[in-house]
Amino acid sequence: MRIVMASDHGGLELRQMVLEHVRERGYEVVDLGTHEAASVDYPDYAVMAAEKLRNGEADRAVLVCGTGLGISMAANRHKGIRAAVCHNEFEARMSRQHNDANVLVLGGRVIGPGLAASIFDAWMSAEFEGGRHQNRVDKIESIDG
Ligand SMILES: O=C(CO)[C@H](O)[C@H](O)[C@H](O)COP(=O)(O)O
Repeated sequence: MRIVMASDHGGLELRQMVLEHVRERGYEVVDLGTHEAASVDYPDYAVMAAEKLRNGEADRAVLVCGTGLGISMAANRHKGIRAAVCHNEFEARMSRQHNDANVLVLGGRVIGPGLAASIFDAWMSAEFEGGRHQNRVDKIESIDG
């Protein structure tokens, strides 16, 4: 499975740490940066990652900004993208089981690398349950506001 990763400057440090963990778990990573501490705009990174997912160059994404909020808002503007900000393992599992999230979003100014790695593992190991949840995900996808 190929995972695209991206962050702004607020998520740079955590992204770099989680990226090592993701590679250690054996996943192929497409790293879109940012690679420097200079201030950048998180929507640009959300757009780049969403494009990789939508054109099939990656299967899932991990995005990081300072809180996870802004970059998730930007990612969720794209059809087919279901980005979930998760700051504990329960949310990570639920975002897969009920929401079929294909983007995990973390806050680099909210959690540390140990918890982030554990959240990633929980997210990757949980499967979408379908059934009544499929109907709801379909309704999300049909929203065209
Ligand atoms: O978008 C955000 C908040 O929802 C992110 O946390 C950004 O990383 C943050 O806004 C960047 O803030 P900065 O003061 O420009 O570093």
